[in-house]
Amino acid sequence: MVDFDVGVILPAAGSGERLGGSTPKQYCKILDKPLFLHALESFENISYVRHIVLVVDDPANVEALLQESNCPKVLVVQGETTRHRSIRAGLQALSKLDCELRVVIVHDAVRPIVPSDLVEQLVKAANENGAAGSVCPLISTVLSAESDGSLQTALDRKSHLASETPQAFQMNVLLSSYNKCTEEDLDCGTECLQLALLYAGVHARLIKGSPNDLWKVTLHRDLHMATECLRERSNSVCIMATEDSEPAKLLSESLASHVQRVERVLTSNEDSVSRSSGQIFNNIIFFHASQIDMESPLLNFSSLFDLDNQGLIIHVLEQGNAEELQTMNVYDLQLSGQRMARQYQKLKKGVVVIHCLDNDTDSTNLVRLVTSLLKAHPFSLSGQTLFL
Ligand SMILES: C[C@](O)(CO)[C@H](O)COP(=O)(O)O
Repeated sequence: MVDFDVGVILPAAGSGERLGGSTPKQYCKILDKPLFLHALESFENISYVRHIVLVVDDPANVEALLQESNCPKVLVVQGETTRHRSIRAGLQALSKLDCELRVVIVHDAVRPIVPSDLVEQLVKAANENGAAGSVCPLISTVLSAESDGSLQTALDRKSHLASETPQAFQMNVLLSSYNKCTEEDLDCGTECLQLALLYAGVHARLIKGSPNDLWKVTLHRDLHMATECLRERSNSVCIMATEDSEPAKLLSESLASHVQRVERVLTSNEDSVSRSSGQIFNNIIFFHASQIDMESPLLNFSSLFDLDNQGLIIHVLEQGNAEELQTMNVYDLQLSGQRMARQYQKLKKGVVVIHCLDNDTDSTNLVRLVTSLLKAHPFSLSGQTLFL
């Protein structure tokens, strides 16, 4: 437990040169939010975090972007020309606030995943030791080069680590490090832990994090990874099916490692949700043993919908009655799927209907299809009727 107040500095004033394009990476939209907002909201949700300083290039623009989000702890501050100068500006703003912050966290706003258990370990370690940083094993060996570009030497990969954020510092350690450091440090340095070592004599404790969580958006390809990872993490899935539905069982097992939460609600009657746990979900998958009335508004299930988050309603017709389907017009089927999609758009839900055309449909294909649908933008395939 952390029983003292903690401040957070989120540097977000960079120009994002390595990513390219005209929009600095912190403003790129990921799942309908500017990238910086994902990390910011995670810190907003940590109870012992009292204030968050977001250091940006254009405070008026960011204030406008923040208007519709619920971020009561945030203070937006003008950034400067380099990383260290911006962090120092954030620290000065934090130190002027009317409260005693024992520990300050520094976290890059372009690292959208903030593991709360690691943050707590870092805060405790910094409180005891003065500073703590998160680290990951090196993925590639690091070389140093001669001035002519030829190899000088290769570092031993086992004895070096990649520095990541979040990092945590006692407030007075970070303040005195920035007060004492040189103009050269402020212009060329990249590592706060090094300032704490050089100017406060603190050997930061290094805490290993997971490379799956600790990465920052630097290159264009990272934007795709951020979208995929954040969507997987935010997805919760309710699977409604009868007990004997093997594909539903298989799907729920395989989704467990891909989404934040999956629950199978057993139904004896498709109109009933009496066995639901009371949790809400942004995605709902209905397994139907026979034809469904696609015009029905599904209101019986509205208590399951998480209306704050976008998601999908997927109808799977498990043993689609092929003969019955053959007599139906595919065009009409498609139209009723589209009508249902329009109906649910206001609830932030896309709708996809999957017909498994015969009893031998390979369940693994269904699992693959549903897994890809859940990773896509919920409205990108909404209204589609698919046949497996
Ligand atoms: C971990 C870090 O290298 C500083 O310690 C940091 O992530 C650097 O980020 P930047 O992209 O170079 O600002």
